[in-house]
Amino acid sequence: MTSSNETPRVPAGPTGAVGPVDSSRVPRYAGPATFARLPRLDEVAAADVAVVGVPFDTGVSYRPGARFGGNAIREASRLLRPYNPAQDASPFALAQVADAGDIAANPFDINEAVETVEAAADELLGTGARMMTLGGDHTIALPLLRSVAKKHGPVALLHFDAHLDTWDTYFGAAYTHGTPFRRAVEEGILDTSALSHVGTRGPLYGRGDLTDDEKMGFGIVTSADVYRRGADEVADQLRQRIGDRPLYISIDIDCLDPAHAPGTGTPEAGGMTSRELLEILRGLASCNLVSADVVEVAPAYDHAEITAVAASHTAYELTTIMSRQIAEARNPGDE
Ligand SMILES: N=C(N)NCCCC(=O)O
Ligand SMILES: [Zn+2]
Ligand SMILES: [Zn+2]
Repeated sequence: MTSSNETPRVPAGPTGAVGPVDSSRVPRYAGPATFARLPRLDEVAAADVAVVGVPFDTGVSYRPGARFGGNAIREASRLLRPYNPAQDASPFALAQVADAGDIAANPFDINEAVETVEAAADELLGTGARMMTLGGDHTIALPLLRSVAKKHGPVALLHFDAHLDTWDTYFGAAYTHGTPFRRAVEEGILDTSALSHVGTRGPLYGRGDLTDDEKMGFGIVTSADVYRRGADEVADQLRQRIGDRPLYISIDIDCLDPAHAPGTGTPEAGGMTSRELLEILRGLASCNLVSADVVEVAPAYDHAEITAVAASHTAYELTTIMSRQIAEARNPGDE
């Protein structure tokens, strides 16, 4: 494995996409980690889906450490395999998926970091790629959404999280991990007829948090709703609300119960299982998913890579949805 030309990779398939390193020939724990052992962006002509890290956690209100989340997800993703039976698709053969590395955001200046993330996202989206972003704390959803809205107009948002993240300010700061979606609504970059939180739970500052959130246009599917109604019914309801609008999915890994995702900064008891999350996502496979993020993985609090494994599978399902749609757009009817 001395140069990319010699690296044995999973066979390309009809699209010619450069695939992941072949784990039957190169042990999956060998070599530097990219997401799912995919090629780096500079090893391919162009990417349809760019997996990009944002090692930034200056926006957190409690435990820090999500700056290490992206690389923890990459490490855990070594075990992903090229065929996704749950969606009957080989995501890395249907489209060119590549690891675009990390965005170098300033850890000492949140405003500058937000600008840097937006500019880097503009550049990636400008190449025609969809973004699968690995956080980082939830602050980064704002610049990512700004960039996506420049391309698609105001987008539908599905926000999986224990928290609302529509609070106003923390210590007077407007850009934090608890405020990205209020800012996004204020900026007019979300389609307020199709906004949903999923997995919400836990104590709030006051009832006003909920009334403010509702005024912004959000619907809420609580973690208890998911448990009571089941993943399929929840996915059906969300799909109907989203319709064919361009959709952004933002997944705070703390939507999962701390038993399924202990490695995160603001854990709340009573969360969804990783099975429920993955099943809801599979139920959204027909939505027009333009980009997505998985954020708030803080490996210092993780055990046995529980959180990073859950996050890697979450990103895999999202990537599969995007790859299938790219393939379908290229060759309507077959796949
Ligand atoms: N986005 C995440 N993970 N957490 C927001 C929690 C904000 C708070 O401490 O109230
Ligand atoms: Zn959260
Ligand atoms: Zn969040």
